[in-house]
Amino acid sequence: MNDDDSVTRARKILADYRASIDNIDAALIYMLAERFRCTQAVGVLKATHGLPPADPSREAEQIARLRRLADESQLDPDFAEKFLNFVVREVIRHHEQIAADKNGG
Ligand SMILES: C=C(O[C@@H]1C=C(C(=O)O)C=C[C@H]1O)C(=O)O
Repeated sequence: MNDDDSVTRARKILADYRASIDNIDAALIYMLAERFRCTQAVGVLKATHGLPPADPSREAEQIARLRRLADESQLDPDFAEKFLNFVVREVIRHHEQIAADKNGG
């Protein structure tokens, strides 16, 4: 196989991987949207009943579980924890905003 053929093959393999990456990214966006739909409802429930926006003991359980799942699936557990913390921080910010709006801003 000459160099041109091997580059053509490599480009085809790259395009196939990128098609999968694009599908996975789309799935992540849909899953995140669904998760935020749930957490928005949780925020309203908490604000209505005077419950605190954050729940550190629940978060500790989630981190332990996701670190275990990451380990089992060959994903870096530190990355899994950072990702969850990133998402949860945003959720808590939404919950604080919902509670503030409910109490007159
Ligand atoms: C969604 C909740 O509120 C917060 C956000 C969490 C999350 O995004 O998973 C977890 C715990 C809370 O700090 C909850 O209490 O379940």
